[in-house]
Amino acid sequence: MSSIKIECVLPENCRCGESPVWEESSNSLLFVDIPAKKVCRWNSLTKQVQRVTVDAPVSSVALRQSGGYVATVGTKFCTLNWEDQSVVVLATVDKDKKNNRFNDGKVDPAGRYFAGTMAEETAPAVLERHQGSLYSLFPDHHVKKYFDQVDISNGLDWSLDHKIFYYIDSLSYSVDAFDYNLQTGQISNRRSVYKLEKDEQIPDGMCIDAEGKLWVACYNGGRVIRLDPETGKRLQTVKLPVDKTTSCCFGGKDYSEMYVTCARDGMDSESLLRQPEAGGIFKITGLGVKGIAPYPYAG
Ligand SMILES: O=C(O)[C@H](O)[C@@H](O)[C@H](O)[C@H](O)CO
Ligand SMILES: [Zn+2]
Repeated sequence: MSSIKIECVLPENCRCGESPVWEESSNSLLFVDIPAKKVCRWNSLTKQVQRVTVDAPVSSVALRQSGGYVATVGTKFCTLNWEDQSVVVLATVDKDKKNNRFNDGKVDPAGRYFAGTMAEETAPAVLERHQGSLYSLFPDHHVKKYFDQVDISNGLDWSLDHKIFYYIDSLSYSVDAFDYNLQTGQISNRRSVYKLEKDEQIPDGMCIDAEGKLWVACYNGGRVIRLDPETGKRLQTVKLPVDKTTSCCFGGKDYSEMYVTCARDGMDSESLLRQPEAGGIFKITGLGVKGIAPYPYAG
């Protein structure tokens, strides 16, 4: 019987922490603070954090096979060189939608960088609807658009056999699945695999574990939930001491730890007093299940 432990390992006070990614080579957790326009790298051994500020909201970060990182900044897919803090634009989307920005993104098992867009929020989850689209950046830097009419493009991951793509449009309150063709990057046959219950609130970031089960961070729900996408059942709920949990990933030794990001924006002063760790980085140990390594962008 494993005993679950939850601790805030970094009191970063993120306005909206997102996109946690484990970098094995540096024993570090990468993440972003979207409205603060920051990409952060926390070294789990030294406990030191480095930050790079960019010129627009940065909504996701991912590893790059050839070194450095890629990130979604505003409506641009970019490379990020950590040493000199330089950002190079690879592609721009939603050129006709000036109020849009990218939101969550992740690299597929073939090295394509998937990310979706949304209209900028006036308050958390308050925005012009149906403005977003889902895209991927291929290793040759061309962009494929999958569909539009997205409200808040959010969590994404792939099944362990790479035949299913899981996706969350937050305001649908659903975790969806598509058939996935890894060779071509095509998706088809959209269906819902889980509908959130009322107290689970808004589905946000997501990751898969080494048993093929999905972990979803529930924004305003203060929890991560483990789902079986085959049966559509919730298997486990892990509550955190903060309400605005935004995303999760596995990391640490053998990917046996889970890291969770969260937000402070949208909290009133009373809730901030009750939840002083809001915006911090949380580590969950003792889950008894491991994750898998993130895929690096191949371009
Ligand atoms: O991090 C994100 O995915 C969005 O950018 C955030 O603003 C919130 O999480 C969202 O409002 C909740 O649905
Ligand atoms: Zn999100």
